[in-house]
Amino acid sequence: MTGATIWLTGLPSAGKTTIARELAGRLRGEGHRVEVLDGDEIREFLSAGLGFSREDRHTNVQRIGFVAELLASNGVKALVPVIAPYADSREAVRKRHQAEGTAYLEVHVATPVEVCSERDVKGLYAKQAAGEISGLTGVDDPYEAPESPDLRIESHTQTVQESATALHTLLTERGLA
Ligand SMILES: Nc1ncnc2c1ncn2[C@@H]1O[C@H](COP(=O)(O)OS(=O)(=O)O)[C@@H](OP(=O)(O)O)[C@H]1O
Ligand SMILES: Nc1ncnc2c1ncn2[C@@H]1O[C@H](COP(=O)(O)OP(=O)(O)O)[C@@H](O)[C@H]1O
Repeated sequence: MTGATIWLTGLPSAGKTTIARELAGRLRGEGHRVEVLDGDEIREFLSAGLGFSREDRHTNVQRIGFVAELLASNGVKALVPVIAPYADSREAVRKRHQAEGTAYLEVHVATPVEVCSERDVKGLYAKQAAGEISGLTGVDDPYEAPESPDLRIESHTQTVQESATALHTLLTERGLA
């Protein structure tokens, strides 16, 4: 089976993990080999010790991109729900895939910050507002939105199932599902 990296970029609480897990379930049901490289898990193991400076986020994204490419080049659908706020970091990951001839799709989970901060799955927006943390992506830290992603998902206007279906349709169109 053809592997691919599907990178879901977007703000905290945008819906990246939820959509990735929904899609993973569907793909597994169809017989695909799938790995979800969850940002929080990666930061516990592969990127232990890294913080949220520009440099550390870049390093984190390059490490994840490296592992995703290895998986994808071995027939796995690597789903990556990781913020990846900087365009040049994402571009480097895309170029690495291109160089290796491995499929790479960029998906922007484009949920507005107002909706994300309302969802606030991990309480980070509240902590930032209370002055307990700073450097929160999309609030007081940069998020460079992709200019031409392979797909833009407006998660605030649709259900999780609809979002996952849109992504699954893209994979089918590209001959990947
Ligand atoms: N300051 C700050 N900014 C953004 N995110 C923060 C921050 N502090 C902790 N977190 C939590 O860490 C998760 C982001 O890690 P990532 O590895 O996805 O981010 S990055 O690409 O390296 O920027 C992210 O997970 P998601 O909410 O799933 O996106 C946050 O829960
Ligand atoms: N269409 C949608 N797609 C994804 N998540 C959605 C959608 N609509 C509502 N949600 C909710 O938004 C929240 C997103 O959280 P999560 O997936 O952890 O975000 P992220 O991984 O981007 O930080 C979940 O509680 C999810 O149920």
